[in-house]
Amino acid sequence: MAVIQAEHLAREYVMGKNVIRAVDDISFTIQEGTYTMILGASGAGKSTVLNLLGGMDSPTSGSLRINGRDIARFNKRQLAEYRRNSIGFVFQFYNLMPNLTMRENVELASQICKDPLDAQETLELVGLGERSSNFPSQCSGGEQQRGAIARALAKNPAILLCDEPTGALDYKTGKAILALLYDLCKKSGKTVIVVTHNGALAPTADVLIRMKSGRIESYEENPAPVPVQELEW
Ligand SMILES: Nc1ncnc2c1ncn2[C@@H]1O[C@H](COP(=O)(O)OP(=O)(O)OP(=O)(O)O)[C@@H](O)[C@H]1O
Repeated sequence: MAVIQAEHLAREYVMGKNVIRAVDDISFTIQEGTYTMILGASGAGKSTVLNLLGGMDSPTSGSLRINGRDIARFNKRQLAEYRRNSIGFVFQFYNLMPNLTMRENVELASQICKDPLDAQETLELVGLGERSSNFPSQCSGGEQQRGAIARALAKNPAILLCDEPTGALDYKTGKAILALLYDLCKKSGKTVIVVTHNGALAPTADVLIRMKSGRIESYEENPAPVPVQELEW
């Protein structure tokens, strides 16, 4: 089943007399449970696409159907509800609350949505069960990112959006985080979308969308993705 259907999606920004087409008339479909990678150089429009998918921004034109509902037509209240219940977000810099423990950070997210998962169980799922009483400052970068993934997952969202999730991590830890995301995608059946500028990761995705200057340069489906742990770059 198609969970995401974008048709002629565009997002323009007006900067004085200039119009920047950050996303320039793109169409694509993503099936439920796929691990999709959006690849492109800086300024290609990756974050703008992610922000549109996450309901944090609205397109200038086009449609964006998520499970059949066109979120491009949503008003502010509908978008807020969509962000709350349907989307989990993982950022480059974790964005955990420093004065809350890992478990409290996860609970904070799960408390605001309709159908959350148990916080402790979710922490265990990402390999952080032993760290649930620690504050973020007492955890490594990789552990903090696991905490952020648990926080996103505990909302039990349909789609997990990850913006450069390994950007602040060392090579080995970054690989482990990507392996975890792939594993969660396959085990939970969640649709996972990872944005990156690292072309070496291309063989690891079920679906690879290459972006350039706001457009889709290529869309490739890979029936046999390579486990990230087997790749070297
Ligand atoms: N709020 C905004 N106002 C004006 N221009 C913007 C805005 N957001 C993005 N842009 C422009 O749109 C284009 C695409 O930006 P975007 O952040 O989506 O690219 P990106 O591929 O995610 O880049 P990066 O890898 O550097 O994050 C860029 O030219 C950027 O300057």
